[in-house]
Amino acid sequence: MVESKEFLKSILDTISEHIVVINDSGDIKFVNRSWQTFGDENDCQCNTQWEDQNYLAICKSAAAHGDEFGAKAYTGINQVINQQLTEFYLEYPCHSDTESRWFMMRAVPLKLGTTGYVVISHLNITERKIAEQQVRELARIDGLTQIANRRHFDDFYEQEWSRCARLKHPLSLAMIDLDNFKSLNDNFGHLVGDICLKEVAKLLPDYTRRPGDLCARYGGEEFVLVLGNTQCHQAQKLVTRFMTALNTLQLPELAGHPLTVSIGLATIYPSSSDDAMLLIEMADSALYQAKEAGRNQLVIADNIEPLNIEQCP
Ligand SMILES: Nc1nc2c(ncn2[C@@H]2O[C@H](COP(=O)(O)OP(=O)(O)OP(=O)(O)O)[C@@H](O)[C@H]2O)c(=O)[nH]1
Repeated sequence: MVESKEFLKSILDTISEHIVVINDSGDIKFVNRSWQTFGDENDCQCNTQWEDQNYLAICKSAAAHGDEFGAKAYTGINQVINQQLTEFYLEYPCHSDTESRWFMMRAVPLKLGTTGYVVISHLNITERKIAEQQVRELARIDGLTQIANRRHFDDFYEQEWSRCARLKHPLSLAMIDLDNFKSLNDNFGHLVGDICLKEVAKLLPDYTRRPGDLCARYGGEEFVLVLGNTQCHQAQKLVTRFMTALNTLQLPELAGHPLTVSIGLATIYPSSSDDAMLLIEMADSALYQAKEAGRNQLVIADNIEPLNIEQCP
């Protein structure tokens, strides 16, 4: 029997999942070598005497310190103990100072005679999580220009609108449309058209550097700048600098033909009761005016004059 116990323990020690077995009160009754090693490598304070620890108390203490995963683990494991769940899964981050890591916890009941236990295993799922993150990132980037796509813009803009409404900050938005792009495509070919789009997109991130800023491809030959907590005159400066940079852009493919844009700029103090489309419509109609006035210019929407911050309620 002793031999077979040793044999089974040796097998559990070869498994890369971290395994801990607790009784119905949460007292730790067994940990495998992976668990022990992970504790040692991560400076876990209780690593030398795991068998003296209470796993549920550890989860509860983590929860009390604001760790939502500690709280979920505590609830889930208790549900397994109380037979409300036949198994419990939890994916959670466990980052070290140097690397991002994620684990999946699985808790299943184990009955030996009259004594109830729970076997809890932790599987490292970092590779899958990183792959998922990369897929998510790709879904937010425009394939041609490598800046944010429309979907990313929609999400970002909605969040920035709410953030500025909450903090009573001004929000500026610039709609940028390449001029006469159809004839550029017709004269120089679509590949040259694509190069122009990429060159414009390369310039834009220089004007959207703050966390509340974003440049995105809005669609076709249209780009958008979101400038959170930015007054109209500040946004005007940024947009004007962008137009100057574009004027000096030399594109050999265009054989001396200048690449110009028309821009509509609008600023608003968002309110949670307003429709976030309002600012987009304002910038859009200013852009329309810029086109009507002969292109290659900036028009600022003047239908809502931004308030001075002190005047805001
Ligand atoms: N090369 C290329 N062309 C595109 C892309 N997306 C949209 N276009 C073209 O951009 C052109 C936009 O044409 P219009 O909407 O008439 O605008 P415009 O010719 O720039 O005229 P104005 O905006 O009034 O100055 C169309 O010919 C589209 O086919 C793209 O990804 N690559």
